[in-house]
Amino acid sequence: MGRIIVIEDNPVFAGYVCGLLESKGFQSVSTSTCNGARKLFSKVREDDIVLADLRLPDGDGIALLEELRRQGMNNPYIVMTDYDEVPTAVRSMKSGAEDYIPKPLIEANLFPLLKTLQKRTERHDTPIYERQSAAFREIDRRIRLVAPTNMNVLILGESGTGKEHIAGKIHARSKRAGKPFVAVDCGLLSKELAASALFGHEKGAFTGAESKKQGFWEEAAGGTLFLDEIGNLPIEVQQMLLRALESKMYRPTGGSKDKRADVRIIAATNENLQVAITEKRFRADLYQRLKEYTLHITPLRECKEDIIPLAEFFLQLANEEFEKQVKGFDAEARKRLLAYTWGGNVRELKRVVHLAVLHTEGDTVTADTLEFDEMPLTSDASLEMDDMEKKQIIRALEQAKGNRKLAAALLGIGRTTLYNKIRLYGIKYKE
Ligand SMILES: Nc1ncnc2c1ncn2[C@@H]1O[C@H](COP(=O)(O)OP(=O)(O)OP(=O)(O)O)[C@@H](O)[C@H]1O
Repeated sequence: MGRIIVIEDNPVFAGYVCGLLESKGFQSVSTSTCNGARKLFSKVREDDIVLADLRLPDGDGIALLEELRRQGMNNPYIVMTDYDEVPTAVRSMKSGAEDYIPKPLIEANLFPLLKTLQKRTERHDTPIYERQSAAFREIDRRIRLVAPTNMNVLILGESGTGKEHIAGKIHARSKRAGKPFVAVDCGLLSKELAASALFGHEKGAFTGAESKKQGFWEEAAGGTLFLDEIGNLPIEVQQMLLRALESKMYRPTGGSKDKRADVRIIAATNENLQVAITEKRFRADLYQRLKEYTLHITPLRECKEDIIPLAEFFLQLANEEFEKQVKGFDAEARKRLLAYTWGGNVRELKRVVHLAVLHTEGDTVTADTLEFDEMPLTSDASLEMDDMEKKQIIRALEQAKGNRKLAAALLGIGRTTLYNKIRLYGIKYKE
């Protein structure tokens, strides 16, 4: 996880912000001057986020932002303002700042914003744990089948389930592995600039197009283009994407000739594209093209066998980062990890463990250091859920007259998952 670079000349406010960040498990470095910021920028990592004051003793936050962008660094940049500086802050957004936060509102606004930005800066080289649950072994089998083909793949699953790294895995196991893997978050493409971001533009194609630029499609030539949050792709660009998928031909904005590049598309979404089609936000013909092969990624709460191994994996990563030697989770902490619903999936588990390790003083993580995003289910509620699931399984077995294969099909789960659940709930039903 990257650091937060705090640039603030008021030592009391800087101390307050760094303290807040630390309490939420963020690592911060701070400086009070533009010169100090330049030194930090010279060693900036791509997953660092900048939080800068506007007025500094030797310059201002907007000039620093422009310098950082000139160095080719796209790190998220948040401006902290006093109330009377809002017009200047708006100017900072035009120079590429992500957002501005009035200083008195920092505590309430900073963390939701950091959470969103961190998703964007997640490093793509973070170590990955090979999940062993039945659901993931099946996903892995399907990945192995489809990876060597040229089929477009649509990955469906809730946010944080690992769709992006699964796309990376498909590419790594494909014949295109030596060629580029380009990941694009369609949610971040503006309606106006999406076409040129994807397919490039010629010099002078629009105001601000000072030179010719290649788009993501060309960047991915011979390799794979991963289109995350595909449901957010502006409708105007969907027709162009469809044409490029069908004929491999595309035309850069402002260009007079078509270009050609062979690209495999992997798209992902956590929204129901069929609803988007009915609402006329997504083209049905593009959807058909994208889903030549579909992978459904199971939410973490349905892969309980993965929770503790993943938590232990993240504990080791956090140990390395914080130079600690926390050995594991006590019984109550494990129980809570298993009972929680994990709306944010693996991303949330990673964050919860990261923070817990930071707060752990002994050698074992205890339940009181686990800070979940939502209120955890009380153990009564989670027992109720288990009870409901157990009843559903028994009903399906009754309907299928004990035939496990049929019962699994009725429940919409794999046979191995059904066997695991029968064992977990101690269900006795003759085959
Ligand atoms: N098996 C795994 N081992 C280690 N880390 C994982 C694993 N699966 C997911 N993660 C981590 O969880 C986070 C979310 O993963 P990823 O971005 O792939 O999810 P996503 O489904 O694409 O999310 P979104 O829909 O929000 O874009 C990342 O930090 C990723 O490194």
